[in-house]
Amino acid sequence: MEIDKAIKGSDDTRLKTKYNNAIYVIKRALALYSIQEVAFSFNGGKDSTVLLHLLRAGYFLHREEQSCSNGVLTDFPIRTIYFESSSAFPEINLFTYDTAKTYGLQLDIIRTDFKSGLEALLKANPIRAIFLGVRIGDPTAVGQEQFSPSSPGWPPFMRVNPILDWSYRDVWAFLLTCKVQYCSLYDKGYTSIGSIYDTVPNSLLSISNSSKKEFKPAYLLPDGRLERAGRVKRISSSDTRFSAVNNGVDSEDSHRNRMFTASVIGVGDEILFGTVEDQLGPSLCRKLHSIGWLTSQTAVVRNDIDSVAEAVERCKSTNDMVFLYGGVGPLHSDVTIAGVAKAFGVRLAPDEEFEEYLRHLIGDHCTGDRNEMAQLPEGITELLHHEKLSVPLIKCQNIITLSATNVTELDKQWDCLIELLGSDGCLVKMEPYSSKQLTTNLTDVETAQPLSKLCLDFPDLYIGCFRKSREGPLVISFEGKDSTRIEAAVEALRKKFHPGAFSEVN
Ligand SMILES: Cc1cc2nc3c(=O)[nH]c(=O)nc-3n(C[C@H](O)[C@H](O)[C@H](O)COP(=O)(O)O)c2cc1C
Ligand SMILES: Nc1ncnc2c1ncn2[C@@H]1O[C@H](COP(=O)(O)OP(=O)(O)OP(=O)(O)O)[C@@H](O)[C@H]1O
Ligand SMILES: [Mg+2]
Repeated sequence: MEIDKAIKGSDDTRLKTKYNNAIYVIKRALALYSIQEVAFSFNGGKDSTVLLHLLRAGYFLHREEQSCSNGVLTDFPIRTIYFESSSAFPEINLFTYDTAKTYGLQLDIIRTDFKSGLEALLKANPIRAIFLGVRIGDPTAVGQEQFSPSSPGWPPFMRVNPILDWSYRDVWAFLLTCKVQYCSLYDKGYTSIGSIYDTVPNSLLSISNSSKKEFKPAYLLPDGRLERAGRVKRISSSDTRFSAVNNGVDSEDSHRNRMFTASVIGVGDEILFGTVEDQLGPSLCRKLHSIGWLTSQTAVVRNDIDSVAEAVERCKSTNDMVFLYGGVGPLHSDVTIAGVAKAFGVRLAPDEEFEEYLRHLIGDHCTGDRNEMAQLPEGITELLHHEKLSVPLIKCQNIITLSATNVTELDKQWDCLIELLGSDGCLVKMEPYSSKQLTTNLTDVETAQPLSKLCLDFPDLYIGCFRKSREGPLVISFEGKDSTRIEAAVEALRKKFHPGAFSEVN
C-alpha cells in the first residue's frame, strides 16, 4: 500500500508517530463500526485530503489484519459525503470530483446545510460514525476529542477525528512525503479554504517585488498558527453596532437616548440540580439595574461547551453586553471560555500574557505543554487589567467572563469593570431607573383592563404586577427613567378607582 510504504520509508519520526496514531484511531473505528456504518466527510480541503489517504491506508491495514487483503487496494468502500455549495471555489469542486474518480470514492453529494443534510443521510442509511479532517487548531475543534459524539441538536452519530492532534506542518509533511495530489489553490497561497466570500490567499506568502500579486505555496508558510490569516473576518450587523459603542463613536446624546441591554448567563450544573442557590445572577441584575441598564434575559446553563456556546450565540448579537459567570478554571467542568470560543467560531490558543498572571498566582503548576487555563479565544480576547485584581478579567468582544464565585468577589470585579469600561463607553452608566410600588386589595379581574390601558398610555415605563402570595395584596411596580412620568402614571391609575384603593410601598 503506497501511503504506508511512503511513511515507513521516511525518516521523519514525528510524522511517523502522527501517522501511527491516526491509523490506530481509524482501525479502532473500523473495529467498532461495520463498513456500512461509517462515512467520510470529504470536501477537497488539505485536511480532508490527508484523511482520505489515511483512510485508504487504515482500511487496507484493517483488512490485512483480518487476513482478507490481497495486497492491492482497488476500491474504497467507505461512503463519502461532500456538502457542495455554490459558494465553494471551483478549484475545490473540481479537485473533489477528480479525486473521487481517481480513488473510486462513492460520493454522496449533499446540497442542503450540514445539519439537515446529515439528518436525511442518517435516516436513509445505517451510518453511526463520520470521519472528519478536523484539527485542534480549527475553531470547530473546540471541546472535541478523537471520538466525539455529535453536539446536542445534531443528529446522533460519532465524530471520528483521526488527525485532531496534527499540526499544519504535519499535514504538509504527510502530503509531500506521500506525493499525493492536493487542490491547486494551495499552490497559489491559500492556506485554509472556506468559501469564495471569506477566503483570500494568505498575505504572509505574498511574494514582494513582483508587479503581479503572486504567492508562495501553502507548504512554505513558516508558522502554522497563521494558517487562517487568509480567512476574511465576517462582520455582522450586530458586531458593527457593538464596535460603534466600543470605539466610543456613539455621541453623548445617542448614549442618553439609547437603552442599553445585557444578558446574564450562569454556568453551573450545581445550580440546575438545585444544590446551590444562585446568588450571582440576581446580584448582577441589581448591579445592571443600578446603572440604568436593562437585563433582557438571564439563563443558567449546564457545564457543557455546546450549552454555553448556544446561550452566548443567542445573546451576543441582541445585547450590548453579555455577562458570564461560573465554569471558569482548570477543572473538567470549567468549559465557559471554550463555549465563548465556540460561539465566535474561533479556536482556543495559549495566551502568554494571561499565563504570566496565572504563574504569579499559582506558581509553575499552571505551565506545561497544555495549560488549559491559559487558553483563550484567539483574536477576540482583551484582558482587562486592574490593580485590585490578581488576574485580569476576560473580555471577548461584548462578552465579559467573570471568575467570581461569591457575591463579595463579584462586588470587587464589578467595581473594577465599571472603572475600566465605564469611561470607554462599553459599560456606560446610564440615567438610573426611578421606581415606585403600589399595593392594592382590588382583584386581578378588576385591575386587569385599566392596567392594560395604562401600559398603552405610558409605553416608556415598565409597569409590572406581582404577588407575594395568592391571598395577599397585588403589588404594581412602575420603573422608568423619568420620575415625573412615573408620578403621572400613578395618578392616572388612582383616578380609575375609588380613593384609597392603592397604598404606596416605601
Ligand atoms: C459531517 C459533519 C458533522 C458535523 N457535526 C457537527 C456537530 O456535531 N456539532 C457542530 O456544532 N457542528 C458540526 N458540524 C459543523 C462543523 O463544526 C462546522 O460548522 C462546519 O464544518 C462549517 O465550518 P465553516 O463554518 O468553517 O465552513 C459538522 C459538519 C460536518 C461536515
Ligand atoms: N463542505 C463539506 N463537505 C464535506 N465535509 C466537510 C465540508 N466542510 C468541512 N468538512 C469536513 O470538516 C473538516 C474540517 O474542515 P476544514 O475546512 O477545517 O478542513 P479542510 O477543508 O480539509 O482544510 P482547510 O483547513 O485547508 O480548509 C474537513 O476536513 C471535512 O472532513
Ligand atoms: Mg476547508
